[in-house]
Amino acid sequence: MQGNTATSVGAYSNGDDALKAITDGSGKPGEKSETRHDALFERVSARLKAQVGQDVYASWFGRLKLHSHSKTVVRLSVPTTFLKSWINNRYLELITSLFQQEEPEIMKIEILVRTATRSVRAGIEEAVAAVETAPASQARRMAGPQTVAQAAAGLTEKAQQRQPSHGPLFGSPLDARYTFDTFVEGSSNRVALAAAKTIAEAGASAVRFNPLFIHSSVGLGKTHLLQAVANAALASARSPRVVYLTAEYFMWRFATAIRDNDALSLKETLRNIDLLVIDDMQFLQGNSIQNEFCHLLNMLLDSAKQVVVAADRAPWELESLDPRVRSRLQGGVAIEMEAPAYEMRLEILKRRLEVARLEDASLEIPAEILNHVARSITASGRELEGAFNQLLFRRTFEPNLTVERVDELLAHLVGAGEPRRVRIEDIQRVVAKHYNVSRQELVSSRRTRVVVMPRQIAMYLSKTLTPRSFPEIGRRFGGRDHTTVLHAVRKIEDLIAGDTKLSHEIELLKRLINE
Ligand SMILES: Nc1ncnc2c1ncn2[C@@H]1O[C@H](COP(=O)(O)OP(=O)(O)OP(=O)(O)O)[C@@H](O)[C@H]1O
Repeated sequence: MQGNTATSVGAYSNGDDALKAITDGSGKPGEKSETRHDALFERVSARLKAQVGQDVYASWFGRLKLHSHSKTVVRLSVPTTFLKSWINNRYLELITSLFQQEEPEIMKIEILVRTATRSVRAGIEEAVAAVETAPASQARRMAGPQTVAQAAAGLTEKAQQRQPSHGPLFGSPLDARYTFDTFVEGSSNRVALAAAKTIAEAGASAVRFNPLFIHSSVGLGKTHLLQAVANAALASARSPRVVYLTAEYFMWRFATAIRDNDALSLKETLRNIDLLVIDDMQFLQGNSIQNEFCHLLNMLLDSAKQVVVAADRAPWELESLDPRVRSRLQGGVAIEMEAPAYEMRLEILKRRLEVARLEDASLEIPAEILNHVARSITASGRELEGAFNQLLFRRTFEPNLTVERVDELLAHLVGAGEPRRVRIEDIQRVVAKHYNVSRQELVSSRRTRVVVMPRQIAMYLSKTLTPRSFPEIGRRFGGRDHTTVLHAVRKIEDLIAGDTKLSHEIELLKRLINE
């Protein structure tokens, strides 16, 4: 953290701030208070470094400067909006308490963004720092599970291709690698990809489906696709105003705005956007926040602005959501993405290899190994990336990896997306045998008592023992509607609660299925 005397006002956009910086503290301009404030800043910096550790400190606070200091308010500055929100989000409390330990009159710490032009290099350094120090889930959001060098390479390449003059208005950071070009198409995501491209190219006025709701189980590319929509829309000639947010960021942003009496200006900003992209919708919580979200959604949809949402389940399954929000989300089109087939998995691995070769042209992974990984890692894009990174890493020490060795190395990833590795077919087979009906009858349209109950039990077990969604289960049971599955699951849950015999029978079936 470098000290910045209050006299270097040229970097600040706000003249009042600069003036205050000179005349702060005792109310008199002069070297004395500057030196005292610099010394205070240095002491707090040292304590912060001791608390968070050298690495985290260098990543997040290396470019933090003292901006100004009044009796009760200390203003610090950073070069980018992203750094500001990151520090505000995660470290503001800590920094405030460190300042207060030094000077108890201090009430508030504010983080400002310096107006200096942001270099591409700064963006890369920041992304790299973020990947190195962020917790796994956050780092994934920003750079995916690629190596840090790859993340930087991706950004450099992108920056060379185009240096957008504008980004999203505000919100969670966009990963420049998440584009339509890097998104591998397959039968499991074709419809979702086509819808996403149409929106990015045409905008809301030309599109009939609004909101677009993409859902899938974890790691199947929702974030990648949503960010590709935002990145492509931003690069388009229409120059729409785009906001990409995770639901968690939305909650945090609104909560801070309400706390700072700034909700009106936040709403004003959101009112003027053309495209709202919201990820991880399942995490939206809290009555007042949902209320705000509902207003925003209504306002955007009613004025024909496009909204794109992703979640780990369909809109009708988002039971924690306010019914008004749920109903508005159901008013558009919901598209599910499924697990990638073998060809698609292989293509994802090949693309990863191409990117890695940009860094190291001598890199070779034999086709036999890639095919084998694509065959064994069936769960999701995320596990595939994890597997690929393992291969890259191991290659350095073990240049001649065999298929057997790869199996050992990746054992923890095989079947990782489906922890119980139970298939719906297995459930149908076991339930059919137990109740002495055929599997065909279970998936048929027959509605006789003898088959209805076993079918409902099989649906219930499919929901509880596999990560499959209601519509997916419905499709596996003779193309039934998701509401039929929902009804079956609720009915069996109710019955189990009051019927010990049935509850034991279901436990027995679970054991048989897991055998
Ligand atoms: N079709 C695809 N083409 C290329 N990469 C993909 C594809 N699907 C997934 N991936 C990669 O797999 C990783 C996980 O994808 P992503 O984070 O988008 O999944 P997600 O569905 O948002 O997961 P979660 O539900 O956990 O948020 C990403 O690095 C992404 O680039």
